[in-house]
Amino acid sequence: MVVVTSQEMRELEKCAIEKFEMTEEILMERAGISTVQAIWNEYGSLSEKNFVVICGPGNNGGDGYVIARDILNYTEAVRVITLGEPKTEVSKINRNRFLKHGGIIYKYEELGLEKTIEMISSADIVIDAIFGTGLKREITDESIANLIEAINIYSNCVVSVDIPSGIDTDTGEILGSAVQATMTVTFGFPKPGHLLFPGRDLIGKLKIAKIGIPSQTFLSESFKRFLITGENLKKPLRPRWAHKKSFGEVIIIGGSKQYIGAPVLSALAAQKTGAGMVKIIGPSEVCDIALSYDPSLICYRMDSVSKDFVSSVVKNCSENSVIVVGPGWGQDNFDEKINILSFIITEIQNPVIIDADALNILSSNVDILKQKEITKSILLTPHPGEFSRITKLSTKEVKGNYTLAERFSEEYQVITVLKDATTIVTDGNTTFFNISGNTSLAKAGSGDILSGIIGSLISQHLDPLEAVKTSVYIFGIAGEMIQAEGFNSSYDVISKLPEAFSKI
Ligand SMILES: NC(=O)C1=CN([C@@H]2O[C@H](COP(=O)(O)OP(=O)(O)OC[C@H]3O[C@@H](n4cnc5c(N)ncnc54)[C@H](O)[C@@H]3O)[C@@H](O)[C@H]2O)[C@@H](O)CC1
Ligand SMILES: Nc1ncnc2c1ncn2[C@@H]1O[C@H](COP(=O)(O)OP(=O)(O)O)[C@@H](O)[C@H]1O
Ligand SMILES: [K+]
Repeated sequence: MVVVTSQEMRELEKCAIEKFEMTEEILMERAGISTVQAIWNEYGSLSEKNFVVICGPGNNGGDGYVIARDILNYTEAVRVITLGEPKTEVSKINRNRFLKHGGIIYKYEELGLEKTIEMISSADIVIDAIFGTGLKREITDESIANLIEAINIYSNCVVSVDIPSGIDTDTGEILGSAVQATMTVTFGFPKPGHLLFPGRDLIGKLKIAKIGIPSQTFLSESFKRFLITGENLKKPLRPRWAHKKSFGEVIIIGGSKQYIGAPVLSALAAQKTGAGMVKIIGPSEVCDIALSYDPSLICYRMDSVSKDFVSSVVKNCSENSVIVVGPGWGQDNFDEKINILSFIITEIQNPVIIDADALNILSSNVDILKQKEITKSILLTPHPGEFSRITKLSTKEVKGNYTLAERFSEEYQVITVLKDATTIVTDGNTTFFNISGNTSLAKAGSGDILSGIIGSLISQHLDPLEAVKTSVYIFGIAGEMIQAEGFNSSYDVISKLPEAFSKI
């Protein structure tokens, strides 16, 4: 599903008007009416309910006037509270139409907070049409902040028009204060602000309404960001004649005296998601534990970290092999680990997934990535802490920062998987948001499992970007399958992977 920013939405609107002879009025009319339709679909007949619609000064407020007018067709119990004169022509037209239809408008300024609270708390449904995609700066006006707080405290049910007022459409950040919606009806396409926290927490149920923005091919060619849904995800083929070498192998380099389990989790996840052969290069402790869990793993005991040892195992691997480096690796023997990283980035042609401690080690010299051959696939799977070390920016600056991930991927020609409750996947040209999963995945060891799955799917010949999309989605679904959310260890998620896979 396509995701657009506020700027892209404005361009689409402009294009619909200039090239398809639509008008602002038609789009606003459809936005308003589709919101009323969504309310009906969700909450049933409107005639027995009473509504308060709160309209801001821009076109979001304009949608609010259309909604209020349309509700008049079902009930007279609809009142508008306005924050002031509409500032756009089309909004004014719709304010006037509402008045002509017998609608009642109260000015928030004159009503005061106390009366407003009375109206809000007595309404069955409050419609939040204060700010939409046009909100770009902090809400500093105290009276608006008080209004938003009152909506959040006193409303029975809040439907936000396009996006809850106060959320930055492009980042999901709260600009001072923001409405907590029960349902949000957005127009045309979801926006990043609906998908990224904290915005994602405030939207309630998200409905996407078509308002007449044409989805012609030439428009879709310019789309570059998407929400991952269960549809159209690629699965590896498993031809009946396949034997273990029909697929490549997954070679996991990781583990240390301190972190013994991490590469084992990666290896088991690779096994459970269809890999033909899984190898571990790590200390004896790691190998012993790995084999006790699954005797079919192939382990190479590397008790002192050595590039030559890695090279001897990896040099002769098949062209379909995939390397996962980093789970539980630790940061001791730093120089030799940098040598190993440099070797597998620059001298081996196979796809490499750089995860966990390998990312921390890489952050000392990210430019090694630039020495790779242009056709070689490198994937980085950082959480915000790791991405912050790599980019030398604060965690706050990198969290949910899809444009930064895009620029990074473009500069270093890698696939970046910025893991979080909403995960961002990008190769620099196309970006995907993943929202499957829940806090059952917020556990030590989760990331190791994900890198094992990605390695496994690439080894089964999926294109690396497609492999990541499928991996993050099914990993999320596996997390959602845990019976009581969070009452699990990350290890438990591995056993859910086959069933999660069968759902796509
Ligand atoms: N783009 C499109 O294709 C369509 C957009 N429509 C609606 O139009 C909305 C966007 O309308 P606008 O661009 O007019 O913007 P908004 O209505 O979202 O907000 C802009 C208004 O709020 C004021 N404002 C912004 N930040 C403020 C702050 N921090 N404190 C106080 N006031 C602030 C601005 O001065 C301006 O008057 C969408 O969210 C949607 O609801 C729909 O009518 C249908 C079509
Ligand atoms: N609240 C959540 N909702 C969905 N997915 C989550 C959530 N918390 C964590 N995850 C997922 O779990 C994984 C955690 O990875 P990471 O932080 O690297 O774990 P670790 O370092 O312990 O292995 C990521 O794939 C992330 O997207
Ligand atoms: K709104």
